[in-house]
Amino acid sequence: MNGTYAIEGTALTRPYGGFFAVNKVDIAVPHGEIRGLIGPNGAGKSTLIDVLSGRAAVWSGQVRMDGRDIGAMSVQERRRHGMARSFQKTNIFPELSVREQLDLAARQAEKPNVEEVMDELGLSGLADAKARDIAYGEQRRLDLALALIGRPRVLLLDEPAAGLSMRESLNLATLLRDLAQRWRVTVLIVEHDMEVVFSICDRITVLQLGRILAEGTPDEIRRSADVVTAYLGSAA
Ligand SMILES: Nc1ncnc2c1ncn2[C@@H]1O[C@H](COP(=O)(O)OP(=O)(O)OP(=O)(O)O)[C@@H](O)[C@H]1O
Repeated sequence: MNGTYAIEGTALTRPYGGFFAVNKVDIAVPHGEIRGLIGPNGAGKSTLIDVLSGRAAVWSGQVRMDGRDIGAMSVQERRRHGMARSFQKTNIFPELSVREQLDLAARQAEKPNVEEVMDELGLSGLADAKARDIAYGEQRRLDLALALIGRPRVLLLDEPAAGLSMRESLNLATLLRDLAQRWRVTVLIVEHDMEVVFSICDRITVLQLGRILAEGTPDEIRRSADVVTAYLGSAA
């Protein structure tokens, strides 16, 4: 895999109506890296995740995993190929138990690691509880658990900490960092919580109006005048 990236997008472009939600974006995440994707509302972060995951068709550009062009693969094929994603809003069935939802996700997985995932995410004690009856923070962990079924090699996360308290967010971030290292998962994470982003990401890409504004280590991003003006303000 020398010289290849776990996930790579080249000149990705996706218009909606008369404007480009993602405009000639190049992004390349090396194996094992946790990459943050930040930027103002409407910058194109979710659209970029949609395009990489196959949920939205690309208008032009290429998507590669481990150097292989996966642009023609469906969402399901990408999943079987080792790519998983989570969504901004929780994506769970309220009437199913925690274990039932994970079993459902595991039906198509080559490695149906339901017990392992419940254990890793602290959900084992809630296995038989209906999703609607567990706390919101637990529902978000279930969202992450669903994405981790099958031990994906590339994980695309869209605001996994949205709606969590500061403590819950940091707990989730630590859990994610630890798991990503042990399982050697490459992670691209969209997140508005800068505490989370700066604490777990190796590098950060900043999007603005569908284009890349900056990319660098957390320290470089924190110091970038352009990024501070466009997005961070006093948040960093
Ligand atoms: N399905 C769609 N149809 C039409 N426009 C869309 C669609 N999805 C996204 N857009 C538009 O594309 C632009 C980028 O949206 P996107 O959700 O990717 O931004 P974002 O950076 O994820 O924003 P946020 O931080 O608010 O989630 C926005 O102007 C949005 O309204």
